[in-house]
Amino acid sequence: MLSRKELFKDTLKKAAHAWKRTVELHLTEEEANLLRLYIDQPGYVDLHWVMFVPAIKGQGTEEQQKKWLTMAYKFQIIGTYAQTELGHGSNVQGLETTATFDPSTDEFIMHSPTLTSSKWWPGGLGKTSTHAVVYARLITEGKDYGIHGFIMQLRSLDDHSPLPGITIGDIGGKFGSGAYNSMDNGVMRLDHVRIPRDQMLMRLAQVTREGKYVHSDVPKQLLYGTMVYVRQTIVADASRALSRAVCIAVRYGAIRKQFGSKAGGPETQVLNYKTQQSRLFPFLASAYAFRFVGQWLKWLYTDVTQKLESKDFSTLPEAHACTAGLKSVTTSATADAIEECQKLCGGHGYLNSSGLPELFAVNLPACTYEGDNVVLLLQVARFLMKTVSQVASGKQPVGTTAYMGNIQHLMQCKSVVNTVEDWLNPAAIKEVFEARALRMAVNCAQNISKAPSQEEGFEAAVAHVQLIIVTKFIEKLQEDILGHGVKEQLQKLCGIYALHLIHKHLGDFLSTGCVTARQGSLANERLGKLYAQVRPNAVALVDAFDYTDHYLGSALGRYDGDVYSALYKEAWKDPLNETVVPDGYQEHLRPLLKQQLKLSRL
Ligand SMILES: CCCCCCCC/C=C\CCCCC/C=C/C(=O)SCCNC(=O)CCNC(=O)[C@H](O)C(C)(C)COP(=O)(O)OP(=O)(O)OC[C@H]1O[C@@H](n2cnc3c(N)ncnc32)[C@H](O)[C@@H]1OP(=O)(O)O
Ligand SMILES: Cc1cc2nc3c(=O)[nH]c(=O)nc-3n(C[C@H](O)[C@H](O)[C@H](O)COP(=O)(O)OP(=O)(O)OC[C@H]3O[C@@H](n4cnc5c(N)ncnc54)[C@H](O)[C@@H]3O)c2cc1C
Repeated sequence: MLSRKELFKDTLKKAAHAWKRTVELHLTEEEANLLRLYIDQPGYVDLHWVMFVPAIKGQGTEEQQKKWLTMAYKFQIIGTYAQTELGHGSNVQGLETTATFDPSTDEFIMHSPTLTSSKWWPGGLGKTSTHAVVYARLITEGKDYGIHGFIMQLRSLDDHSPLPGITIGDIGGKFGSGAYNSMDNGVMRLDHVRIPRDQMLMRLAQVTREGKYVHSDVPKQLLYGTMVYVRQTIVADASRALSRAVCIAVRYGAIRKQFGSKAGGPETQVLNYKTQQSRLFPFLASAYAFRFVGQWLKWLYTDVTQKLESKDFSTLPEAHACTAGLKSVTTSATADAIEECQKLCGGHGYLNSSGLPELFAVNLPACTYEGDNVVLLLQVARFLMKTVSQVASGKQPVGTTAYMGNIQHLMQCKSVVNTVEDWLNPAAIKEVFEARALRMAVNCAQNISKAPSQEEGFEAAVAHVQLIIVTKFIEKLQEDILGHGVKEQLQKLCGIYALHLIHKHLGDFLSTGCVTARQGSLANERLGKLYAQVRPNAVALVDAFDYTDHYLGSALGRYDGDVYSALYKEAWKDPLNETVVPDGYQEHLRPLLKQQLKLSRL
């Protein structure tokens, strides 16, 4: 109910309080991250910690890190990540902002040469950030060396006014009433702003005092390293958002009753309807699947980072493909699922008090930020095409593409599934997912020379990423899992996750010959049985997410199930209910009613 200005101020207040508590309680970095997470309101601090600091860590020299991170860690400066422009977001190489080296003063001149080169979108830029890592085309000795990162001070540290030559503001209201409107996404134009040479982030490349451009021995793709880091964190965010929506829809489904009453008996809980289960339980399974794959991705990222430190860059392409692909598939599935959860809750799901509209609005842009989901899957497709061609030339693939090394078998195998129960076998499931992913990638690679098809590459990428998620779920179940019966429940969810994908993408599985129509129908039968088996534990499986009512923020998802009183109470809090007769009655309603009354008497 807050206006945009009030909402923004509220975000500043919460962020300042969180920082105060972080200092007072000597929180570790991990604890401070959790605190920000549970504040649950997008704000400038996200950009400061999640992008500005990592960009300096990844692209700055040791000296630069020492200087800037010391101030950033103490919040003496607030930073953002200013990459996207009005004219270009996905195409980073198409950015237009220039950083021209002037050897006479040992400075870079930062400039926005066109309207479309205005920086546009960076979070916190609009009203808050004092500094930014700005991405611009480096020009020295008359030559354009492409996109590089530069640290710029944007606002005075005394009175917060923009520095000379910098025009800066907020880009305006966004989707939904609250959601991302707490964030001051900004616009910025630069008019020949001078910064010292040593504010170019120089780990990847340097410009000497004389203006010579010098490459380092690290791959230039490290320029994109911050995005790899954030994409990895977004997978965990997607899993959290999805589990919140599912928690609301499952709990409400157990309370809501419609039809089915015989002779005055109780009506049916909507969660017992098969159609409700087949729409909702795949989301429950996905929430767990995304959590496990998110944990694995965090491990992969840490592993790659350690390798990079010792100058081993071999796993960088895989890390890029995995983070891009998983960010894309999990955020798209999550946005779709939250929207569907609203429908699963019927009319009440459409109320703000259900918590679902806000959850949807705040998570929808994850499909776009940190890389548009389609663009990112096309990157995965590119990686797969390369891997297929390496396999063809006898190279043994590793990591998440290791299955491609089994090409002889996977290109011609037939699924062993013969009964409904056979679909309980993880090995049988994994084999059909591997065969589908490989055959789609190989078909795409073969067709590329004839008529390049983006769609084919996109579909092959989706199949590969889904295989990763299924595989990581299966691997998780091979670990020790504490708690009586917990593993059995997770096995059922793993089955649901995999089999609902077979159901949804049956066309792929059939057309690549991985399963027959009969096997597809056995998979559906198995899926129906799994839904029935999960039903008795569905509420416990969402309670296990351990969300407080406060964090869930939903009248429908309350732990105590007292849904109707909560909805009723929430309604009365609406500002429209502050007066019995609404504002506007005297000016607009009364004259209208009186006029019509007069006319009717004529
Ligand atoms: C509810 C609130 C709770 C609070 C919780 C707090 C937690 C907060 C968590 C998250 C907050 C998120 C905040 C988000 C804010 C958003 C920020 C942004 O959006 S920043 C801007 C992001 N922009 C993008 O992602 C742009 C996407 N575009 C690109 O990445 C690139 O342009 C490209 C599409 C990859 C194309 O690049 P390029 O033109 O250079 O081309 P190619 O020729 O395709 O590639 C060249 C080779 O480089 C390889 N490559 C590409 N990218 C990478 C990479 N990242 N890493 C490694 N390698 C990479 C590519 O594969 C090519 O390799 P070869 O094939 O040649 O070997
Ligand atoms: C809430 C939010 C916060 C953001 N925060 C930041 C930030 O802090 N810092 C920052 O720098 N940026 C930020 N961004 C910008 C974000 O990174 C870009 O919007 C994103 O990278 C997508 O780029 P775009 O907007 O140019 O989309 P476009 O690339 O213009 O996409 C438009 C359409 O074209 C399609 N398309 C584009 N290229 C291709 C292709 N090669 N093949 C097929 N289809 C294609 C896309 O799929 C999409 O459907 C933010 C954006 C949002 C929404």
